[in-house]
Amino acid sequence: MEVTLARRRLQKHLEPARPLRRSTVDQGSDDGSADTPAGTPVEHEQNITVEQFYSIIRLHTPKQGRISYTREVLCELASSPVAKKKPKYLPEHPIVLEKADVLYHFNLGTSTHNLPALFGDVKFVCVGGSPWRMKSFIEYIAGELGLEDPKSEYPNICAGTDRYAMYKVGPVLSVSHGMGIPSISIMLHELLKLLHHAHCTDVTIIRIGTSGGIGLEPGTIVITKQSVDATFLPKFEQVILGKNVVRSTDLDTELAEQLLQCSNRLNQFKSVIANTMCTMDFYEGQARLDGAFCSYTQEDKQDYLAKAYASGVRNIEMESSVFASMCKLSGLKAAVVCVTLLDRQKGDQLSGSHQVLHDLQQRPQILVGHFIKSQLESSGKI
Ligand SMILES: O=P(O)(O)O[C@H]1O[C@H](CO)[C@@H](O)[C@H]1O
Ligand SMILES: O=c1cc[nH]c(=O)[nH]1
Repeated sequence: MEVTLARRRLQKHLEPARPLRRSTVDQGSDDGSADTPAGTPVEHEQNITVEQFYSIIRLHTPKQGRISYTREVLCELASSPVAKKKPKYLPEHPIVLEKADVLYHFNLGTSTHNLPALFGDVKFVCVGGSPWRMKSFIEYIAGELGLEDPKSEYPNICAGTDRYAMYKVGPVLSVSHGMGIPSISIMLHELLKLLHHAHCTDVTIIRIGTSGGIGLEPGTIVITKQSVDATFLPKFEQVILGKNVVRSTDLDTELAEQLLQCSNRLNQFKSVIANTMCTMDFYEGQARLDGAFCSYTQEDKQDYLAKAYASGVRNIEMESSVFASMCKLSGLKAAVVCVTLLDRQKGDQLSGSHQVLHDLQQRPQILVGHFIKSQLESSGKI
């Protein structure tokens, strides 16, 4: 008998929702004596209004000692200056109410940092391999834009991690990305999410780097037309879910042209627009003879570099392909500006003095600094 009753109750819970009405089921005894012979409970139906329903379940009955406010009053209260003041116990940057996203390698996140307040005004992002270079760039651009910190303090925004370094002055963000495709790819994923969370618009991103030249005077700047792989094809390939995914490495041709014109106006060093070969390695991947081991001859090396030159390649580095492909996917205007530190047809070793290499590294910074300044001037922002 008990089993039958339990089954009936279960069936009742699984019934589809009924229209709003008050059900006065005859309360019978637990043994089911209230059931009709056919097993259907007897219901006396009586239609009621929504207000009556609320009063039955006491939804709107104010509890003793409680004050209730309308939504409008609460909204007004929330936007008053007092309500906006940060309580002392909260961290420096108030928490933003978005689906939490941790930018792990930056040590930043949407629930720990107010990303729109910190980065919402960013219009130019410059990236490069070395943290030192990216700090020196922010100091340089601060001077160019007249935004110097009198105490020369440019804190590393990613100080909580040693993976990447990040600096900001006015609308310019400077971020290091380490060496090679995997390293810059991780950084770009988090940077692109950061720009999204911060609601940044019209952002231009430029890689300022170093490279080995082919048939160019060391110190020449190559503004990348197309980033090509080690077989001289303009594509970036990545294995995703076990499948080879091929993506385009097109860069913004108008931006490249603007940068070239800027260099010509500056007239401090030679710049060219040409293809850049992006490799997976600095030694054998770039046909060097001075790695820990080498599986080819000097003649093979020269032959390969000659083929690269014939296909339009003028410099070799290690990040441009994934940089171009990720920026294209996300719709950012992007350029790659690298100085050549040596002519690879003449040698492999970077044997120039520290001072010479240091000075050469500054050329892309000078060119891009000049470009950013002229862009901000022409848009009346400085
Ligand atoms: O000048 P950066 O940005 O470090 O880049 C170049 O220098 C590194 C090799 O020395 C590679 O990462 C290459 O792409
Ligand atoms: O030869 C060079 C110099 C700098 N960076 C490279 O990737 N290759």
